Amino acid sequence: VVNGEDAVPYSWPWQVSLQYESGGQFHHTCGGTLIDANWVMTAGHCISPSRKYKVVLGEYDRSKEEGPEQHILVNSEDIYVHPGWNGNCVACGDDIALLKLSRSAELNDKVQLGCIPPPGDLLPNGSPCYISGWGRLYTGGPLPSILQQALLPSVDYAHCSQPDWWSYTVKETMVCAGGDIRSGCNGDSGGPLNCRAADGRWYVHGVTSFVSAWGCNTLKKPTVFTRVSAFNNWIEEVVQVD
Ligand SMILES: CC(C)C[C@H](NC(=O)C(F)(F)F)C(=O)N[N@@+](C)(CC(=O)Nc1ccc(C(C)C)cc1)Cc1ccccc1
Repeated sequence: VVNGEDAVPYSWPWQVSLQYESGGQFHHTCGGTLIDANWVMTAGHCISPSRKYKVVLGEYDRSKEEGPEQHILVNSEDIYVHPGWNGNCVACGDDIALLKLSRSAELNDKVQLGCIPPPGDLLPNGSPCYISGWGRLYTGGPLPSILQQALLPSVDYAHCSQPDWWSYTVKETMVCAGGDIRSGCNGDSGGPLNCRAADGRWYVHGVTSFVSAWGCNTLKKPTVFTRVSAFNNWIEEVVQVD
């Protein structure tokens, strides 16, 4: 997250750290959202077939074990990347995946479920949303230890698809947010875009997908998220049938 701030500890209790094993150690690669005691939602581009993954729930400072962390392995046969995802066509969308946990998460005040918006739900332009994650603090910069957040006002499709914004790259199955000096960055991928509804609840409207290759916080190139409310049926199908 570029130009964000330290999140209040455990204030995004559905935020997970998705980590893969390399050289006998696990490394943070993406964010994710706990949507069910057994399921984490992340981005399709976070998944590489040959890797071994675990999710860390109740994480805050990645540099130390503080107590509330739950480390849960994910079996490769329990990873469901959206069938439409194509790593050679990020602009095509469908950048979403579901991971079934090898054991149920233990829900408590620091580990909670994120709410999925109703099908087709669209954010009015300028809705106040927060991105959260352990992604780079600036383009090419370091990964923070402490969970970061930034207020990113949503940008509706009409604005986001303007020629000098994302033009044809952005699709209606995506959500844009930001576009000024604040943005997501590598390592925030797969994490949530948290937006507050009139009922006072936070809904996860987006899965962090991409930012400009010219720089994470490039003006008029807001962070682009997979629009969760375009995938309710697929999510239900995978979470039920498994
Ligand atoms: C792996 C890709 C598919 C998505 C990756 N996502 C992220 O970093 C995210 F923002 F989600 F945390 C990304 O944007 N990667 N970049 C490499 C940028 C990138 O790949 N962006 C991009 C933009 C558009 C498109 C398509 C839609 C034309 C593809 C990739 C990050 C970056 C940003 C600034 C400077 C250097 C690197």
